[in-house]
Amino acid sequence: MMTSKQYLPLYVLFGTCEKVLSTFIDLEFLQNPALHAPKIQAILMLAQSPAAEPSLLRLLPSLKVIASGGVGIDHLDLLFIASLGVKVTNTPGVVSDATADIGMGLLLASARKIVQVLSGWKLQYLIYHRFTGSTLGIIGMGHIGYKIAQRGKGFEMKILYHNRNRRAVGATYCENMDDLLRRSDFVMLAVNLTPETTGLIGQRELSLMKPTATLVNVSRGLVVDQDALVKALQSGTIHAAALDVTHPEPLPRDHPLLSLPNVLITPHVGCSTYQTIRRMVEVMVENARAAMNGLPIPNEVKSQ
Ligand SMILES: O=C(O)[C@H](O)CO
Repeated sequence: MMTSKQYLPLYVLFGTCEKVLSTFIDLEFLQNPALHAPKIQAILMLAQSPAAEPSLLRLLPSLKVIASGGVGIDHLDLLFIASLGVKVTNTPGVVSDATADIGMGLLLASARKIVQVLSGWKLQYLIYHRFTGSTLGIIGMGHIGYKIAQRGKGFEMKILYHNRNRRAVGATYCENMDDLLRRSDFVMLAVNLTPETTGLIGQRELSLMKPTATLVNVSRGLVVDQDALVKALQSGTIHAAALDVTHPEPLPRDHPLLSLPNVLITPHVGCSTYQTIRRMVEVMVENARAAMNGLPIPNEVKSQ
C-alpha cells in the first residue's frame, strides 16, 4: 500500500487533475516547495501544464526525472532537460481511447449540428451532411489515430490516413497529405506537435479541402494556423471546425473562433475520464519510481 510519505521527493505541477494526484501526494509538501527543492528527485506534470521553466529546474540539484502525463511532450524542452542529466517520461497509449472518443464525439456533434440544435428548432441547422459512410482522413497514425480509424470503421466510413510511414491499419495510405485533404469529408488531426507539424494546416491546406468538409483537431492548437482557419470558416472555404485544442488554451474571450456558428470547441478534454487520469497517474508514478531507483524506465522519451 503506497503512502504519501513515500512520495515526498516528488514535486507536482498541477494541471487539471488535482483530486487524483492528491491521493498520491502529500499536499502539505506543496505549501513550500523551495524549502524542499534540494530533495526533489521527480516532477510529475500533465501534458497541458505550463512549461517546466529552466529557472525552476536549475533550482533542483537532485532532480532525476520529469514524469509527464499524456502523450504530448511539447511543453518540455527535451534538449535542455537532457543537458541537466534529467530523464523525461510520458504515458503513451493510456490516453488513446479517451482522446479518440472525444475526436469522434466532436466529429459527430459537428456533422449533425447537435450543439446548435440543442435549444430547439433552428431551420438553418436542420439539414446535415452525412456522417455514416463518409470519408474520414486522419493525419497522424499513432495510437490515437489508430483508435480513431477503428471508430470510423464502425460508422462505415472510408478511412484515409497520412503518416510519416505506411502502417498496417486496414486504411488507405495517402503518402501525399494534399491528396487526403482533397478527398476527405472530415479531416482529423492526431499528430504530435513537433517543429515539422507546427502550422501543418494553413491557408494553402485549408483551400485544398472540400467546401463541405469539417476539420477536427485533437492534437495541439499550434498544428493549425488559427488565423487562416478563421478566414476559411468565415469565407466558406471549409464547412466547419471542431477543436479540442487551441492556441492559447483557453482562447481569449473575444477570439473570433468562439463566436463562429460553425465551430465547436471543447477545453482540451481528450483524456479527461476518471479511468484515464487514474491510469495516467499510476504510469507516471511507475516511471518516476523507476528513474529514481535507477531501474529500466518503462516510457522514457529520448531527446532526438
Ligand atoms: O498529450 C496528451 O496526451 C493529451 O493532450 C493530454 O494532455
